[in-house]
Amino acid sequence: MSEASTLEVRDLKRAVGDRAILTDISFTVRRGDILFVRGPSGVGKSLLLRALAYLDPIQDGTLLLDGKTPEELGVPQWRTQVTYVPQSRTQQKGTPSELYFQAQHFKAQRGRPRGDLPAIIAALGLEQRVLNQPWVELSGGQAQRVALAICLALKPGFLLLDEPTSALDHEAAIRVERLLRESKAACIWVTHEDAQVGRIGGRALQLPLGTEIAVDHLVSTESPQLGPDEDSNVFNNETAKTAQREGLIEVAVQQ
Ligand SMILES: Nc1ncnc2c1ncn2[C@@H]1O[C@H](COP(=O)(O)OP(=O)(O)OP(=O)(O)O)[C@@H](O)[C@H]1O
Repeated sequence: MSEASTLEVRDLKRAVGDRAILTDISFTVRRGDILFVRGPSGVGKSLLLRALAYLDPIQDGTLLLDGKTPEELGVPQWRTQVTYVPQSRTQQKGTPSELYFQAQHFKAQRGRPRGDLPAIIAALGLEQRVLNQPWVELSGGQAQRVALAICLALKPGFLLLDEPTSALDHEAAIRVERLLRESKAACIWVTHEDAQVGRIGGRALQLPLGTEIAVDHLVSTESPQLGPDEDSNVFNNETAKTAQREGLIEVAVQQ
């Protein structure tokens, strides 16, 4: 299918057993938007993201990509465009390169544009060799960034980010923020950090009520100064190498 431009959530309800966690959650996100998801620990932020990726069943409500439900679109197609990046270390066996390579065989991923994975890895401040190290040998912060890099390289229209900088130091977090801002994807982004929201701006969905608030676009004075070479937009840097890696994954780190 062509790349979707709008993700719409109508009256979503998510329960665990007979306990309703989220009720009447409605919002719309368009390509390029950033929507932060805020709320206290345990309120249901991760459950919301998993529901949006159709990884868990929803108890009521409707999810629509350009007016089509996951069933109408096909779940693999849905997850190709709405990709969940989990909070914790992936349980994948093997190496990130193997995962990225295997993903080329998913039907829903064939023929789609790709980002330049090595360029993304570099922009995240990682050495290329992490791509060939077993996942279990990566630190939490390395694994978190590599998983994000793979998801970014797959160019989904909608990224579901579950605390994507939780294991990172400040400089690494700033690099992640910059890449995500440069990416054309919409970001639905769980964070507990007010400063992060202030640096990036956008909108915020406050749980449990699901009310939306505008976020003042504050410029952080803490951002590390990066050299001009590091400041290039990797998403405009498609290289011949990328063609060799064409293909890829349904949900890179789906568990
Ligand atoms: N698989 C599960 N089985 C039972 N209860 C669950 C399951 N997953 C989540 N929950 C419960 O649902 C609620 C919401 O969990 P969720 O992980 O979405 O919270 P959260 O807002 O992301 O929290 P945090 O900010 O701490 O990551 C919690 O009370 C949690 O215990």
